Amino acid sequence: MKASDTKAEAATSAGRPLVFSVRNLWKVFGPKAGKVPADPELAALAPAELRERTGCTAAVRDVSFDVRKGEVFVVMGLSGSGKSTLVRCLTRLIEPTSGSIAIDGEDVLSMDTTRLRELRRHRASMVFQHFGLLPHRSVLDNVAYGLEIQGMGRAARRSRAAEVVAKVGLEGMEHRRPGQLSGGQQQRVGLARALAVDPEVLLFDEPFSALDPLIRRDMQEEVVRLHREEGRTMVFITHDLSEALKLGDRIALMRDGRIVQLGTPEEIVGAPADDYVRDFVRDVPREQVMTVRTAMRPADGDEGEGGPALAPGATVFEAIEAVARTGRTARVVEDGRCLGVVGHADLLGVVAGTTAPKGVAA
Ligand SMILES: Nc1ncnc2c1ncn2[C@@H]1O[C@H](COP(=O)(O)OP(=O)(O)OP(=O)(O)O)[C@@H](O)[C@H]1O
Repeated sequence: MKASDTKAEAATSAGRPLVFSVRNLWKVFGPKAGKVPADPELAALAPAELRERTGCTAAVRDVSFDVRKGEVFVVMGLSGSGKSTLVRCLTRLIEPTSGSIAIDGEDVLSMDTTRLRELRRHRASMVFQHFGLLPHRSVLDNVAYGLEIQGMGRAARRSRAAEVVAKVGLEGMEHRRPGQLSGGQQQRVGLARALAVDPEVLLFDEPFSALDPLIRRDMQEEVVRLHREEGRTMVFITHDLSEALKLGDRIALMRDGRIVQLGTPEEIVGAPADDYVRDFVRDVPREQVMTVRTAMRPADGDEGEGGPALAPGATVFEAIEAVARTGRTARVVEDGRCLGVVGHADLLGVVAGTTAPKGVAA
């Protein structure tokens, strides 16, 4: 199965159970922070005005969203938009000012210390940008560390760690120290350590931003592969649009603490919610993100018969290639059924921006 198929499938899976459910979440830093969300006048102030009047910064402002089981949920935005604060609030590494957070229906804000520790150790593991590896321990022992904290016996945790080390492509390096590894390899150890505890959800805080572009691409592919193989729920912070588009089933685009748009990559690129988002996605090659599900139209008579067949999640780029190669209108086929067709004009409409994702005006 291709990554685009997985994405299309996840994008239409609104009925999946929820892992995180966040409502009206605020995190305000500064004096008398609690007053800001409670006072409609203060809550409505622009960031600079709020700082001037109260000395407070609203890092997260009235944010609501759900993370569904099995999806890659990306939190994207420029530096200072509130991404890290938001994701740290999910497991209360940062204490929210107001609002509600539930994991599998359980209220996170009323968890006691023991339950919170369990949440962070077993259910929602974080992969940090700076790896957080223990320099004097081997790769294997670094990966086993989370299991050690959980109280798993030495033999069992080393065997589990070896399994995960192999899964992230570090076989043969088990006995090296972190200092003997490249940046990309160290990040793999960080990833393996988070995976070893078999968490329900993996939280990534800009894990690849310190890596050079080629290694970064490698790691992105690793995440796509792991997600495809395991279907694990992931929340992924990035300030990099192409990373967000590549990895995300859905993307929450943040600005000044608010989510300005939440949607699939195709919705964000094809139907930006406002001028800010439009400007953000202006240079994205639409044909790489938009799918034939958006481009297709009903077949006219026997149109498309004998033409190439594409899955609904295939990109417009793949369709252009197929149509150009065969010189025929392509069929969009799912479970043996023809959903529609795409020809030159339909594909050009998407590239030119005159065709928006279904259900949204262009
Ligand atoms: N402990 C703190 N005290 C006061 N203000 C803070 C604190 N932590 C974060 N902020 C402010 O909250 C806002 C959001 O910060 P946050 O780190 O969440 O943004 P970010 O989108 O993750 O940025 P980056 O991509 O640079 O990490 C910023 O204005 C930041 O200065």
